[in-house]
Amino acid sequence: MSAILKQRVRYAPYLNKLRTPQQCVELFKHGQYLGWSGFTGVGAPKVVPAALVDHVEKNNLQGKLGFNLFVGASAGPEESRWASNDMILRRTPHQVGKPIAAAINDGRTQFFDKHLSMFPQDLTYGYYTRDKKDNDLLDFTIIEATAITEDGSIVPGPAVGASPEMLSVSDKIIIEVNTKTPSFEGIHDIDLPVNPPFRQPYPHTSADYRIGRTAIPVDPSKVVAIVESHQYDQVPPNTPSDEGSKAIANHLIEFLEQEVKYGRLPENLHPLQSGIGNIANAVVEGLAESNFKNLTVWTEVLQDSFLDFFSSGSLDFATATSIRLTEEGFERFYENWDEFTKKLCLRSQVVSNSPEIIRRLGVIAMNTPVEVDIYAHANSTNVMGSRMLNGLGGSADFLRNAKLSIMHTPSARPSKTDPTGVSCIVPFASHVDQTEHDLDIIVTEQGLADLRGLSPKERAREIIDKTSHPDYRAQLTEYLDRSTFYAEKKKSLHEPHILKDAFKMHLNFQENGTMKLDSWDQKF
Ligand SMILES: CC(=O)SCCNC(=O)CCNC(=O)[C@H](O)C(C)(C)COP(=O)(O)OP(=O)(O)OC[C@H]1O[C@@H](n2cnc3c(N)ncnc32)[C@H](O)[C@@H]1OP(=O)(O)O
Repeated sequence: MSAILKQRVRYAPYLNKLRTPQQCVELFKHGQYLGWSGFTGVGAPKVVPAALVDHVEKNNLQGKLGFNLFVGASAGPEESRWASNDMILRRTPHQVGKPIAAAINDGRTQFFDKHLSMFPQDLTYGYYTRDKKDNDLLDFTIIEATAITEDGSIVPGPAVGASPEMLSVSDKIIIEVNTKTPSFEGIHDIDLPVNPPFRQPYPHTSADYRIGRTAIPVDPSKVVAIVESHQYDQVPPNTPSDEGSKAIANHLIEFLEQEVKYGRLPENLHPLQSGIGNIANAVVEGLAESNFKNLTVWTEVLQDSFLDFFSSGSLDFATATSIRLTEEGFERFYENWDEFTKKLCLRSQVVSNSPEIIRRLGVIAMNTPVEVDIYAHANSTNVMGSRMLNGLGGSADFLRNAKLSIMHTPSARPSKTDPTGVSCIVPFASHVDQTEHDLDIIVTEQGLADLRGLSPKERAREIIDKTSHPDYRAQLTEYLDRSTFYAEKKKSLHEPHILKDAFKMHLNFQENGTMKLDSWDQKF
């Protein structure tokens, strides 16, 4: 037992339950329901999942030792190894990484996509464990801690996620105490799950509001093992911003300046939510360099670009459920601990993504879709209506409830044979996650479409004219004109479509590798 472990675990009885990761393997059986801590690749357990997958690989147990796995959002590389070894029978509510996406799209893993604000409560309602024979909802929760308090409560690391809910419904708990990272004690603000009809309103009225609980209470009798872990989180490097994403950021900043000018936003805006990917990074970089001051952030995940945002002096406070930094980012974070942590709070995902709070604070939400259609329905998850990418995440929690709901996307993406073979503006979204009733602004490197108060037909012109790629503008305009002509005859002019043509751009992509049609009369 290392000296640092003894120092971090301030509840002595846990120390009698110390095991090696390998000694935990015998506790697990095929088909069990497991919760893992973590959110967006940080704060997940590492050494126990690694010992389990080593065991599967060594003994050729692929498909014979599999689990129903619940994590707040995505986990780290251990999840990828589990997916590659057929160890994930069922998974929700979000995932990131080629191996897990491949397992889902190959049909080896049953995945369902759920709003991140709703997943933890639905888990505690027993919705996902209806087929279990016993009364326990989860057989095990494996949680990463960076310290244990005197009463046995768990101080998480860089993510809170759904851990409070998982711990509350778990039969047994394994705690991985990570002694490689510093203790994160004091950074968190933990709300405990209370189900209706006893749930109370969330009192949060600002990004820096704290209820004051800094650790997650557990019933110590449920803790069956503690394990020491010496591993950092491993987050792949972020895609740097490029000319296109910088142009999107510039359009957005100009728009926000205009909203301030017209009195629809205060000078320091409202709390910002920012999604993942290189556009989100460019927007955060752009805001850090802009004239906006005293900004606040109410979001679900903070990435490396936020460190510059903090250092720029423009950001007064940021709150999220996870701080997903690269190794380099974490080093910078640890070196400047006091500077960053006084402006930061990590919360449960039911709070960071709470529709009630997002609406109360008037959050400005910004996320990247796969595609948006001309009437402003957006697909965040399934390429060509079918291939799952990462999942919905918290995009709809925010976009449905924000004061300003913004989707930013390149106007076109490359296909294998055509540098602009995929138009991100399409006649009909091949899968819908965000609806026309939720989105206010669509922005691409071409420009910004302000959809507030517009009818569907007006919206379609605005989206095509302002945001579509020049390679597709005439083609999309022709679709809209033909649909309008057709709908006029049918007296169905509210949201004109010609259903037999609506997916022709997608069909052409699947058959010919580009969404550019020879003609709308083309047959498939
Ligand atoms: C935890 C959270 O919830 S954070 C909050 C917000 N969360 C979300 O919005 C969740 C859903 N959104 C996402 O996951 C991302 O924003 C994405 C994937 C939709 C876009 O992110 P980007 O960084 O722009 O994605 P990226 O350029 O890496 O593309 C990802 C893949 O999607 C493919 N893709 C994206 N758009 C399209 C499209 N319109 N048609 C075909 N393929 C597409 C890309 O080709 C790429 O495929 P590959 O993995 O086979 O190479």
